[in-house]
Amino acid sequence: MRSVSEHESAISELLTGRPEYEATLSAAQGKILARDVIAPRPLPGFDNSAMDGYAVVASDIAAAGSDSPVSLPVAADIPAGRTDIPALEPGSAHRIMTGAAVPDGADAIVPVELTDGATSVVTINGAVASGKHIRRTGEDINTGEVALHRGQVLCAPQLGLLAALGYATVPIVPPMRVVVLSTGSELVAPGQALRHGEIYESNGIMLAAAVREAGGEAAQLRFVSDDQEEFLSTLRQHAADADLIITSGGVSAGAYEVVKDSLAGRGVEFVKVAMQPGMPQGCGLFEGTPIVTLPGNPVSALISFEVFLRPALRSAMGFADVTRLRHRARVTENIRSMAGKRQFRRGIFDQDKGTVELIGPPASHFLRWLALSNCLVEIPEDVTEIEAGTEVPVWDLRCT
Ligand SMILES: Nc1nc2c(c(=O)[nH]1)N[C@H]1C(S)=C(S)[C@@H](COP(=O)(O)OP(=O)(O)OC[C@H]3O[C@@H](n4cnc5c(N)ncnc54)[C@H](O)[C@@H]3O)O[C@H]1N2
Ligand code: MOO
Repeated sequence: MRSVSEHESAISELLTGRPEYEATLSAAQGKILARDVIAPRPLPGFDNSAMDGYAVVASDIAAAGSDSPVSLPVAADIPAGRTDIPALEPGSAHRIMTGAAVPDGADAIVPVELTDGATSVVTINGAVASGKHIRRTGEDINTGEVALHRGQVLCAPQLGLLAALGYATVPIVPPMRVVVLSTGSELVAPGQALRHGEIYESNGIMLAAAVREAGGEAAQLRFVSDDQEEFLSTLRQHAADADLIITSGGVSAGAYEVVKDSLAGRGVEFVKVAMQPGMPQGCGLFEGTPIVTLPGNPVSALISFEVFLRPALRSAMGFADVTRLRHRARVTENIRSMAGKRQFRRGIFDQDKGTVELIGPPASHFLRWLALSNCLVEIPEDVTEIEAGTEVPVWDLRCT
């Protein structure tokens, strides 16, 4: 029997990321930054006004108050965007708008609310300290500082920062192209009529969704029956354009194990992993393309994805955060677990209380409880009993 960590390594060794390329900012949304981005200029790029008002020499209006207004001639008007900024002479003011460059000679901005708003001679009813309402060059980020680190997912704030720094394009790691193929002669597409003995195919959509939630691109193929020729010809059609193939079903010990029977001894290794759910597993190369063959039981398939594939995929795609958020939480009941296997139970994690409540039985066909859970509870191989109130590791499955 192979350990969970041995199988983790076998799968991560199979996956390699795609070459980075330069994408426009809008095409980069949701993608992963391939390299650190250095600020090529400071932000703000120049000292500028934080308020609509008047640029002044603070000492000129030090005595201003509501009972002792100070009047100054307004020598210039500086809207945001003006590039020919006249210097300020002491004893005068420039009307200035938010975002406009502060003129040489000025050391403070008086907000318009402290004045009468006049355009030729302004009356100022309050003093402001030197430096007040001026946004300084580089106080957000200075030239040469790391603006964003590689592995960062580019969402709205990051794209905004890149644009503010003047970047029109950015190096990104393309998502892995993953093909998902379910197998089983009992499978019927949802929406079609079922006969006794048949079931709706549910692993395909579930695994494709999990790939997308992990940041990859997924193509969900039409499932195939337990016919080896059909299975192999479907793989051959799609392998060349995929960075990874994920199959489900047909890997255990029965007579019609289409995946195992077709691929064993041909570059794919089938093993039992010391884990529950998710014991029968396979991985290797199909005509040069990495392939991971998950067990068919729906809970086993998704938990195997969580344990082996999600971290490996995210690592190959360059994500900085590869694993699920992990917490420690107190279990609300006594728990038993089988010796020698790492068990993953479904649970409801309550962050405020710091507790986790197990839901549903351990077996791998209880899909409903997986759908109702928000976390996995990880029970190590050597633990067989856990008392209520003991802290356990919890994997946060909530979509982020
Ligand atoms: N004699 C043994 N039997 C089994 C063993 C074993 O060691 N010895 N292992 C069990 C374990 S553990 C698991 S997990 C399953 C894995 O079996 P397979 O990967 O071969 O999967 P199938 O037999 O094809 O299917 C298992 C189960 O899941 C349903 N299924 C399959 N694909 C889908 C799908 N796409 N959508 C929805 N449901 C699916 C299928 O109908 C079966 O009920 O083997 C145990 N048996
Ligand atoms: O190990 Mo199987 O994956 O429990 O059901």
